[in-house]
Amino acid sequence: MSEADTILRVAARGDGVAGDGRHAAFAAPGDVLAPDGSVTPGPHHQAPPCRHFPECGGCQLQHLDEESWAQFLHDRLANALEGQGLAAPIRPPALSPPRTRRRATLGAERKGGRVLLGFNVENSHALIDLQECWILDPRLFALVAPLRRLLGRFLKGRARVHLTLSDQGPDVLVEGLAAEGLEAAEAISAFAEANGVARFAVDPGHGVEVRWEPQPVTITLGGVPVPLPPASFLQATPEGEAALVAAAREAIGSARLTADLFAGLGTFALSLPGKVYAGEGARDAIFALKAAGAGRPVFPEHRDLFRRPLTTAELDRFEAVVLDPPRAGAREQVVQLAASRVPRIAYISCNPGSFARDAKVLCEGGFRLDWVVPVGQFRWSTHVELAAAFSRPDSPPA
Ligand SMILES: C[S@@+](CC[C@H](N)C(=O)[O-])C[C@H]1O[C@@H](n2cnc3c(N)ncnc32)[C@H](O)[C@@H]1O
Repeated sequence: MSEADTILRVAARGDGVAGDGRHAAFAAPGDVLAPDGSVTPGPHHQAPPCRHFPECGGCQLQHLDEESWAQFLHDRLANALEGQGLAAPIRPPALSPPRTRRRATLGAERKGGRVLLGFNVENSHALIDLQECWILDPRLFALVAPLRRLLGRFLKGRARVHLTLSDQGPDVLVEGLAAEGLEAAEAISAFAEANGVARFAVDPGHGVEVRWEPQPVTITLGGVPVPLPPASFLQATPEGEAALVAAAREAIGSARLTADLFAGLGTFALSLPGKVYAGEGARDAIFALKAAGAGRPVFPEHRDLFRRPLTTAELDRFEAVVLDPPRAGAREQVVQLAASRVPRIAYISCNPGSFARDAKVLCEGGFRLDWVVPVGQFRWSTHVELAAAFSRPDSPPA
């Protein structure tokens, strides 16, 4: 055994890379790769717990132990920064435990006499018929078998099933299901009642129709119950949300007036001290935040931040900015921020590549990247999230 045939790291797509550059699927750091391509497991190779691994597209890295998964998150972030010529202290990753995912989208399909319900097969449109799951919160997984039976009665073709854990229990939205008539209405009510479902909605293709919602459905953010529009964005796990909020709070320090950009339902806006402006492009999210934030120092605005980013003059009023854009990043907004006098920025990202590109623009504008923390909310997947702190070197300490 030599370094050349030992797996040293895990590449972005999840395969192990040996010292001599050869790639091997499902190999962990420390495994040994023989000339014929066979892999002898090393000390960081764990037995994947789930029967659906590796076919199921929900997880790519169940063969990694905790330490090598954390190293994977660290390396992805370090490589993205390095690619832009940046460096910063990278803190130990915040890892969400198994079975804590509180939102997921599954596929459903009628095949022969039965309905399949689960994640896509990796790199395929085919579906896993989910019999167990190590990432979903058990309260969501408990719906899978009864939902499969319900869909077996009414589904024609394919559907997408959005599951979210709300304050009142599971929230279900089925896109691509018509379920018209009295029989369907009764079946949905019976299913929802028997399984403690908080809301059941369908979208037959022309808009969301709520079929069951005995009490208004909410999600508590920063201690405030917020009306939850069907299939809204939420941080994927409560642990991930807590890690991101703690990082954002630390990064903005004692700011008394903060802008929360790409605010969603208010994950950050409702958890920050002082007054908070919240800018967000989704109309239903901003209405929900307006309703929830009434009487609080939160000022929501419906605004497309790609087309109409906050200008430098607008930004200069704030003592800090929290930024949490979609995967594409926030190029237009970051250009304005780089030219502003804002002293502190907390940047939350679900894409190390677009983050590093935006970070470079901020650093060229005079910001210092103080630290970064990877956040593993999508356990055992190749998806990497993070929070980062920027400050102007001449700004007072946080
Ligand atoms: C990663 S989510 C973050 C949401 C929120 N910060 C949270 O933690 O729950 C990104 C948010 O950006 C919003 N968004 C996407 N494109 C936008 C745009 N052009 N202008 C404003 N908001 C946008 C989405 O609706 C979504 O709420």
